Amino acid sequence: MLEVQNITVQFGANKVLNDISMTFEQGEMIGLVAPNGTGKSTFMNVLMNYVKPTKGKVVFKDGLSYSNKSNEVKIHQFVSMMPDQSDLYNHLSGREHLKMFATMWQSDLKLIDETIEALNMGHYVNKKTGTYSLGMRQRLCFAMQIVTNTEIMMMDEVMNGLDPNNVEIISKILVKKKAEGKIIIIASHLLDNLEKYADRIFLFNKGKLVNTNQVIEGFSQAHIKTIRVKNMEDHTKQQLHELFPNLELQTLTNGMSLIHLPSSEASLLSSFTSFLVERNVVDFAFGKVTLNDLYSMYYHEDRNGDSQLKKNNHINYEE
Ligand SMILES: Nc1ncnc2c1ncn2[C@@H]1O[C@H](COP(=O)(O)OP(=O)(O)OP(=O)(O)O)[C@@H](O)[C@H]1O
Repeated sequence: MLEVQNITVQFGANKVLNDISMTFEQGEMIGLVAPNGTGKSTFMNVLMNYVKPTKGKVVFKDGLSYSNKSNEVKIHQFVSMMPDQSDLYNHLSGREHLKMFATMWQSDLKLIDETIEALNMGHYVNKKTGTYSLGMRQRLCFAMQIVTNTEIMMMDEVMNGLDPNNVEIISKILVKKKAEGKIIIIASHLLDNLEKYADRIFLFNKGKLVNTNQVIEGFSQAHIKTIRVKNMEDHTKQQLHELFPNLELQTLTNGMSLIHLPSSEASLLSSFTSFLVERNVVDFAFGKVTLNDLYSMYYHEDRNGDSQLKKNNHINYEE
């Protein structure tokens, strides 16, 4: 169990985290999603005590908190943060890094070979890390955290620089760790992947963490019907609105239009499909709102390229 109690972090006038309270349970994978510079790393740094909160505290099992150095030592025996590529020693091999981490956390040394095999690192793990590619270094950093075998694992952009096969391999390992009862907290911009594997996903909004289910009621449930149409012309949207005034239409920054179809309007489906096809709009699909859609709905870029929170971003599916 991990409980965040009223955490506020302020850097000068910048309130990055604003009175956040939440609990994470064993066997949960938590996704943190937000544009750059919104507080994901700060949040994890507070959980590690690398950043001291302006207010609030983090409570771990047995009521342990970072109230003194000796508690911090105890907590860091079961909480770890994935190392950064810049933490690697170029003159040491991958295996030496893994031995170092497994020894520091006094975990089972058998985990080293198991992890090397699971991540297909056998052909390079005995070479010095100075010779590794970006993806090889990233896999090693992930492997280093896995061999710590800690109960709580935090990862900032774990999938950075990995090809799709390695993203899947790492995801499967995370699922296994989750099944072992670990709490896994991941900050990531790989939204499809997060959506597939995370149990709960939070978006950062003005220093708060907002559950995706609060943004769209029932987001994580598959029954919501949405029609996703690519590049619909404005005049088609206008006609659509006139013919089907009860359908809610949203256009996202990525050019995708989402048409939300409440169950009460399900009978409209075939006439609506004909409407699109008659206008030569054939690039559409039925499905649910994806995390990518939700991200585009929730944040938009301002003129300086900074992501801002959108106004009126709450969709209510209540029928
Ligand atoms: N030590 C610090 N002193 C002052 N401001 C800081 C400090 N650390 C972070 N910040 C500010 O806090 C905000 C959040 O930064 P943080 O690194 O947590 O963002 P992030 O969401 O992890 O971003 P990214 O996706 O780019 O990694 C930024 O505005 C950043 O400038």
